Order: sequence, then C-alpha cells, then structure tokens
Amino acid sequence: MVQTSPADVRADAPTPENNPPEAAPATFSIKSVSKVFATKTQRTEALQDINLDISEGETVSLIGRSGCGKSTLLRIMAGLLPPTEGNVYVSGKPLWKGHAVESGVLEQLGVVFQEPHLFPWFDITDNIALPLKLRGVGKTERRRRATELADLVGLGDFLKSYPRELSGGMRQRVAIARALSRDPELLLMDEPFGALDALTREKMNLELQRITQATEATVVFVTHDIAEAVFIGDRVVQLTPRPGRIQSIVEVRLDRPRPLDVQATEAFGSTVRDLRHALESEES
Ligand SMILES: Nc1ncnc2c1ncn2[C@@H]1O[C@H](COP(=O)(O)OP(=O)(O)OP(=O)(O)O)[C@@H](O)[C@H]1O
Repeated sequence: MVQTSPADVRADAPTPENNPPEAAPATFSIKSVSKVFATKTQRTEALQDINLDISEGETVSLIGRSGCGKSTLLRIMAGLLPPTEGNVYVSGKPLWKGHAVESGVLEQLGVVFQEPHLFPWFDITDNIALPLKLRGVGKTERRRRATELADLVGLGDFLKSYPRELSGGMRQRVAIARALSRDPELLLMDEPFGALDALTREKMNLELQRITQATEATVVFVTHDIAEAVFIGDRVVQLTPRPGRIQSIVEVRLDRPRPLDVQATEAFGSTVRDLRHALESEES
C-alpha cells in the first residue's frame, strides 16, 4: 500500500498552464478542477483544485465525508455539471468547452447512479438497448447487444421481464448493462449499490469486478463505505471536507480477481484502517 500525503499529491499535480495534456496521457485526466455553487444569498465552494490522472483499465474509488463534493466531481466528469475552473480530459480531449460539453467525448462515458432509473414500460432488453436506439442503431443489432450484456450481468434469463419483476440488485445490474451498451471507455458510478442490502451489495461488488475485468473499462466509483472502496479500487482517493480537495491517494495492492475472503486478510484490514484513521484525523 502506498499512501501519498496531500503535499505530495499537490506538488506533482500538473496544471493546464505548465503541463498541457498530451494526446492520450490517461483515459481520464482531471486538471485544476474547482466548483463554486453561487446563488444571490449563498456561495458554496464544493471543490478546490482537483488534479487526478486515471489510467486505462484502472478502477478508482472516491471516498470522503458527506457533502465533500464526491457527486459534484462525478457529475463534472460525466458532463452533467460544468466546472467553475479547470477541465476534464478524456483520452487527452477536453470534455468541457465553457459551459457546453463536447458531445463526441461524452460518447465514451457511461454513468450509473444510486437509483437505476429504468423505464417501467420497457422490458429489460429495451431498457438496456435504449442508448443504442437513441443513437440510431438498428433493432437486430440492439437486441444482439442487449442479450450479450444481459448475459454479462447475469440477467440472460430476464430479457423479456419488466423492471417491476426484478429485485433491487437485478435492476441495478440492468442499469450497469445499459451504461455498458455503448462500450464506454469510462464508467462513472455514484454510490451504485448504496440502496442495496449488505449481502446483495457484496455480490454486486464481485459482479462489478468481473464485468470490469471482462470489459477492461476504466471505472470511477463513489462510495461512503471504506471497505467497499478498498475492495473495488486499484486506488482509493480521499477528499477533504468542503471544499473537497484530494487529501490522500492510497494504492490497493491486492491481486485480482479478489474473492470476498480477501476482506479477512491483514493487507485488506490495514488498508481499511489507514483510510479510517485518515478520515477520523480530519475531525481533530
Ligand atoms: N446544485 C447545487 N447547488 C448548490 N449547492 C450544491 C449543489 N450541488 C451540491 N451542492 C453543494 O456542494 C457540496 C458538495 O455536494 P456533493 O453532493 O457533491 O457531496 P457528496 O460528497 O457527494 O455528499 P454525499 O456523500 O452526502 O452524497 C455540498 O455542500 C452541497 O450542498
């Protein structure tokens, strides 16, 4: 496990001025991103000078206290919310042009939220294939791809079912399959398993690991749960309380695929302990 102090992280951090991103320095590159929410009566500095490079195929977990800006950062990365300063680069290409997003770059992203947001009147095939339909992909190809993805997330027998006929974990797997339908290079997940019970959540953690290994997707995964962050992540990035800045980056040196039993190992336990102490030390 390698722990980087905030000073180390920030001293090395490139800025757009001193180190413009090369053609494809990383699948995802966050450069000097800050976010201020301002109304007539209130100004909230949510994020301050975030710099982070995420490599191809890497899974990064994002943790921090409630309100520290995790979702804000994810929404900026997903093209849903413009940064106040800085930019996000997908394989070297800027995502934001002022307040507008570069739609070509957006094509490479898939997003999964805490709620699956499925269409109740569509069956599972049509829910999974919706992004392809919006893109003008023909029916035969849509069905082929939806079947393949349903198999990947373990729902091959439920293609004709409707969301109301599935459990919470199954619905969330449909949302993951839908996000994967366009072959995104990058998967952004905001507490995707937060609403699930502990056992289903563990199963979903295993599923996600299997899926990301099969697809080689690069993943950013927001969670409140330190153990989940360690289990899922190749690195765990911890944000400070508002304004969110990078407090530490912890590398998780555990082989993959990781079985659930890895959580009983000393290596896993000590990584979780270090992160917990770092979170607690913010309070003192
Ligand atoms: N649209 C908005 N307008 C004004 N303030 C906002 C908006 N969205 C978020 N904020 C503020 O930005 C800060 C960060 O919020 P954000 O939702 O990113 O935190 P979070 O770390 O994801 O929290 P949680 O873990 O509770 O989901 C909070 O203080 C929040 O009140």
